[in-house]
Amino acid sequence: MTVKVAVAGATGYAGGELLRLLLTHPDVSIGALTAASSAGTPLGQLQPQLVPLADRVVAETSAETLAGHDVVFLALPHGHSGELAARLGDDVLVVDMGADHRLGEAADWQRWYGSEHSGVWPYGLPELPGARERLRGSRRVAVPGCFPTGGSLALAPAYGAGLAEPDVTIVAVTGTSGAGRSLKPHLLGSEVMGSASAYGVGGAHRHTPEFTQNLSAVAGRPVTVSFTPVLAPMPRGILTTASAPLAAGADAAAVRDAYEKAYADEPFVRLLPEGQWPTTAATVGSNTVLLQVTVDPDAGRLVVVAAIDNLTKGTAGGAVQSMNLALGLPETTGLPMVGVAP
Ligand SMILES: NC(=O)C1=CN([C@@H]2O[C@H](COP(=O)(O)OP(=O)(O)OC[C@H]3O[C@@H](n4cnc5c(N)ncnc54)[C@H](OP(=O)(O)O)[C@@H]3O)[C@@H](O)[C@H]2O)C=CC1
Ligand SMILES: CC(=O)N[C@@H](CCC(=O)OP(=O)(O)O)C(=O)O
Repeated sequence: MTVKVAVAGATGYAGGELLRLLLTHPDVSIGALTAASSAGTPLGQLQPQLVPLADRVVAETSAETLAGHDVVFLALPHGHSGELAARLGDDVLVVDMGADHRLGEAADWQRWYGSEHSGVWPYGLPELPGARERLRGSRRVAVPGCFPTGGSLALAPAYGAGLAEPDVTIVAVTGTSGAGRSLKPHLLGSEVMGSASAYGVGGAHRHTPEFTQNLSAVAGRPVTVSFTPVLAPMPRGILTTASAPLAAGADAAAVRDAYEKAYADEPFVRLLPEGQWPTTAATVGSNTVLLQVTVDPDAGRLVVVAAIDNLTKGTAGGAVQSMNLALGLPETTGLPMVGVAP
């Protein structure tokens, strides 16, 4: 089977990583490549790493340019997917890499994004309980935010097994590509190099409701999440440290057992041998999540560290994984499990 795929937002970081993966996917042919201000430019000027597509000219993003494809990926800024997707037809697989269709509650969307809610689609994190089944055969997919990918996978086994209290702290160190490639003063090289800085502190980051939604669904009761992102001078990667109080009666052996069982058959989640800790460098360009879990006995807390590449498992790789499921292809098709190191 060959599916014809269009990418809206082809000139951005997420679109570029997506095209890198799609170029080696055996069941994909690449059709329209669209953007906004870069329309009319050869893709090679903006994405020189995508050599086979260098001469393709970027088109304007519209329902018309995206028509006639089996799959349409929307790697656009928040708020641009809903109206476009509504004009693409129910038979087309639409994979939204933006935030528009991640949140189930319209009130959450309005509070955190400040516009009208476009509705909720099956959530593209197959490793969460029940998600894989909802993605199979679906014609709409909401790809998770990069932080909720690492943080949700870090804690889902603990909540699935009832081993933690519903009071989570997450600190996640991120590379700069998470912010996209458009000019932002706080991301100038001289601001970022040689420094790490927290932002969105005090429950102010818009991924908070996504964490809460995911973990509450797994726990079967409300989970509160205090989330702090930290910007670090590296282009790619997210290192998430998540912790929560241990539930009464839970111990290190039960925790280890729950994580081993939850991820034993997951192709893209590797629970490291005890004592080995994840690094972002080992995930660069790979769809793999590297994970380690332990118990802090004095604090009575579960502590989990997870590393991902924000552009691969954190967006484009997760999008391709979900596309594979939706189309009935083997889930791992076209997805690297091997990082680039050093
Ligand atoms: N970067 C990351 O790690 C992650 C990103 N995402 C999400 O993916 C989406 C894309 O992010 P990212 O690639 O980082 O962002 P970039 O800023 O790097 O790219 C944005 C893309 O969207 C295009 N675009 C901008 N405005 C419009 C518009 N009005 N109509 C059509 N196209 C437009 C841009 O085209 P042009 O070149 O013409 O400006 C560009 O191709 C966002 O929703 C982001 O939140 C999700 C998870 C992780
Ligand atoms: C470094 C940095 O700025 N990261 C972005 C992550 C955005 C992302 O990846 O997710 P969305 O699709 O929800 O935008 C941020 O904190 O907003």
